[in-house]
Amino acid sequence: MMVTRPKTLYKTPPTSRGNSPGRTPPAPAKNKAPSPSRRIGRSPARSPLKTPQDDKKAKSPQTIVKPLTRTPSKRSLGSRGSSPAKTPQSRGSEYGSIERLDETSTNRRILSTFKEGEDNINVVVRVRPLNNREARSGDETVIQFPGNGQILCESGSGQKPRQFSYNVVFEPAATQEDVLQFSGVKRLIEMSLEGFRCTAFCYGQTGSGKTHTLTGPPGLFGKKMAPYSDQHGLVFRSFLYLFQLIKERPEKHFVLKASYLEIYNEKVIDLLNPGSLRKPLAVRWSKKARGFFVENLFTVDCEELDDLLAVLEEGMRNRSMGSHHMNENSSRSHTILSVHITSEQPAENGVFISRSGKINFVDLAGSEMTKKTRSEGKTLEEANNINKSLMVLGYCIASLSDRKRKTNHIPYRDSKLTKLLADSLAGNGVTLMIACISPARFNLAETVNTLRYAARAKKIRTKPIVLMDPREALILSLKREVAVLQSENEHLRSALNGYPSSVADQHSVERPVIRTPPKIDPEKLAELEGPQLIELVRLYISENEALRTENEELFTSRDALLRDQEVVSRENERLLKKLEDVNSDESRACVRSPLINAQSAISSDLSRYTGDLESTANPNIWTNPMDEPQKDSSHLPESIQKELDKRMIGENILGKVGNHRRHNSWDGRPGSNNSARTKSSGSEGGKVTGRQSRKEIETKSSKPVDDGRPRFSIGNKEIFGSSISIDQDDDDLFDRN
Ligand SMILES: Nc1ncnc2c1ncn2[C@@H]1O[C@H](COP(=O)(O)OP(=O)(O)OP(=O)(O)O)[C@@H](O)[C@H]1O
Repeated sequence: MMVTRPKTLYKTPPTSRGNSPGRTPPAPAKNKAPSPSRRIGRSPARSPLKTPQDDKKAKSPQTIVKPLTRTPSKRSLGSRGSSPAKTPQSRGSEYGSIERLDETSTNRRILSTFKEGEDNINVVVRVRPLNNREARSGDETVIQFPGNGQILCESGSGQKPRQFSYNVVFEPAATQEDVLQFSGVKRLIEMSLEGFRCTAFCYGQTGSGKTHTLTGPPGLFGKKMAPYSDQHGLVFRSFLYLFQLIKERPEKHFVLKASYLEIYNEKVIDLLNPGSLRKPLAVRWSKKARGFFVENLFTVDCEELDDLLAVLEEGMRNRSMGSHHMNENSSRSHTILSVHITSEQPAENGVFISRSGKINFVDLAGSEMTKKTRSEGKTLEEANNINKSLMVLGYCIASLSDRKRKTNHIPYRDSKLTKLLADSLAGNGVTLMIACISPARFNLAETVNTLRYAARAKKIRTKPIVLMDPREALILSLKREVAVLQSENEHLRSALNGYPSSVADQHSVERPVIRTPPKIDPEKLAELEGPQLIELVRLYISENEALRTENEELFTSRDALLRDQEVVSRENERLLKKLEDVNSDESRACVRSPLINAQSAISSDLSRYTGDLESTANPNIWTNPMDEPQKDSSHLPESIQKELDKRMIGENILGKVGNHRRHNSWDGRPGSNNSARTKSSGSEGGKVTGRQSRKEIETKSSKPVDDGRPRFSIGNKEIFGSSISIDQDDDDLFDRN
């Protein structure tokens, strides 16, 4: 087995161990039966999960400004279903490739469903401290940190410093944990679990701290590696975070696979399979995935954190390192460590949706000024290849960041690196660039170059999407639409039911019968034959169409009803206005008619009404209507009587809105003959008809009496000494008969 790990390091109880790369040779593992029910990350909490960093509260770096503010992506529903068949240690798969996606492609497996919208590449800058050599030579810092994600870089004698701005800037004092917490890499990990393809890559001149940032200082992965070291880089910490997230989602089923490659002198080498004498692997174009992939790249099943860490160690041990004047431990290759994450989650109505996310960690080799690094021989050849591929990357970044040039040719094919990074740079992924720079004057030219690169990269936009099986995605989207339409229709129907049947009938139309498709067993979805699937989709489409039609009709009905209601309300207001006018005429004649108490239940303007009343009489003086000369209803002007009759216009709606019964304060008053009168008029239980009650109102004067009834008041004012209580049984309040 090529991937090994020191047993002293990440100990896991044997019972919980899975197909760890450190133990199982690839060939037998290949034949191992798939274990769909097995889970990843369910082993007892292991030591690396409890590093001192976890206990230590993440320091708020003085150095960091404007952390990324993106909201974490939405969590999907938890799930557990049939797991995808396992292909341990698979060869010849397209894992390890950077798939290029095409929404228009009719290829299976490729379909976008959830878009995050366009997203700029996030760019953060990490400035390392001056190193010993620089400090010894008395070199000085040419970088300033004005804050707010900005960097000032000296530009030469007497000239104004250049200013650059980024998402986040890490000053030399920032710790490895700070980078995890504030670079935005956590968001990438969360998104990769949701099915997005994410990439974090480090860019910068040689010796600027790329490897330090990603994996830690040299020697960390040697024989005496400290598992709890503060120096662990972003990859180690990201793995911990990844498994922490997996642990928090026990209801979901995740399958993780990892691959690790390097591009050395334009050759792709499998870092997990060095036994093949570093035989270069081919980078090919996949028609199906519409992207480049590495043929025969090893992928390792990672059921536990230990497995991922073992992959990291193995790759670190096998990558090409060299030494030159500027860095004793210089990476001589670009490396790509990829973790493929497949998850299954339930959608509505028992359908399961699987998603395939990925996170790539890319450690680019540093650009070199060979004069400065004093490279020669093998190191010089490496340097030339490194510089060449970085130059192509630079062209691609420049083309992509220039909106005018973006439509033109992007030279991805000019290097293996750009072929494999194509999707991260301009595809459907989410990308984080960590630009590493030295603060020393000695490196000023390279630093300015890196900062320019980084500023350009910030302008590049990608279109993050989640890939799903088109069949699953289609069914899911149809189901969602059906659910939305159903609830909307339900709502409209209940709104319609609130109106009298005559009104509802007036707007109702014949609807087609809606056939609900049969329930699908998620387990069997993949086994369905073509015609069965077509039939299923056809059923969903027809159900969808029928619901749409019904939805439109209901909306039309609702609009018509709203218009009717509007007309009624306007009419009501007009009448109230008339009544107010009449009332003010009568007040002038010192005659107050109790009729002005009448208030339509559908009028929403009671306060205006009372306000007007106040304006017509001194609110501080209560006038007992009993003391005032009474006006018999027969003396009411005919116009008022007509208006009152007209007020019946809202009766249907009134009947539904609240069944308000207006009681006068004398109702039920001891000694009042109201009940007797009611009885004598043939009404039951004190129930009066609209006409009757109006007549009584017309002929009786009101008198404020504390009769124990709840008083209906507006703005702390009772309406003319009347109390209004709600009576369930008052449909005929405005009955004309
Ligand atoms: N932020 C930092 N704090 C402390 N030491 C650092 C920091 N960044 C880098 N160093 C140290 O500087 C040295 C060079 O760093 P590193 O090897 O990571 O650079 P690099 O950019 O990966 O270089 P190359 O491109 O040559 O591989 C290492 O000894 C590393 O530990």
